[in-house]
Amino acid sequence: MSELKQVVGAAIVDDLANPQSLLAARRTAPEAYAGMWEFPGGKVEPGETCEAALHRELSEELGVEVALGAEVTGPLAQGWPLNPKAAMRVWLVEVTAGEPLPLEDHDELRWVRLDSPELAELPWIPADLPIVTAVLEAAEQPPAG
Ligand SMILES: Nc1nc2c([nH]c(=O)n2[C@H]2C[C@H](O)[C@@H](COP(=O)(O)OP(=O)(O)OP(=O)(O)O)O2)c(=O)[nH]1
Repeated sequence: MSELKQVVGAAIVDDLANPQSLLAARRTAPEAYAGMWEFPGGKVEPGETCEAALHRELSEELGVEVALGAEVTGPLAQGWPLNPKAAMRVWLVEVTAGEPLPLEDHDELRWVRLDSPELAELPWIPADLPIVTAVLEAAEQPPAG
C-alpha cells in the first residue's frame, strides 16, 4: 500500500469569526488544470508539517501571512481525495498580513460571497467540488471556543 502524496489547501475567508466570502484562485498550470479554480496551497515537502506547508505556500503564492482556523476534515486521514495519487487537507484561513496577489501559479484571485450562486458556478477542479460544499457547511458553524 503506497501513501498518497500529501497536498494542503486554504479556504481563505474574510473573517474566521463570521465568514462571508471565500478567496478562489484560478490555476495557470499544468494544462489539464489551467483555467480551473482551486484552494491555494500545494504539496507538503519532506520533513514539513501540513500547517507549516500551508503557511509557506500562501506566502509564496499569494504573499500573505495567515492564521489557521478549523480544519475542514475530509473522509480520509489525509483529507480529501484529489486523484489516485494525492489527497488534500484543508483549513479555514484568515489573512493576518498583506493583500493576496496572484504571484505564482494563479492568474486571478476572486473573493466570492458564500451565499452567491457564483461560488458553485465557478469551474472548480472537479475534485474540489465536495470540498466547496464542506467549506460552506463549516462556515455556517460558529467557531469553537
Ligand atoms: N493547491 C491545490 N492543488 C489541488 C487542488 N485540487 C487538486 O486536485 N489539486 C491538485 C493539483 C496538483 O496535482 C496537486 C497540488 O500540486 P501543486 O502544483 O499545487 O503543488 P506545488 O505548489 O507544491 O507545486 P510543485 O511543487 O509541483 O511545483 O493537487 C486545490 O484545490 N489546490
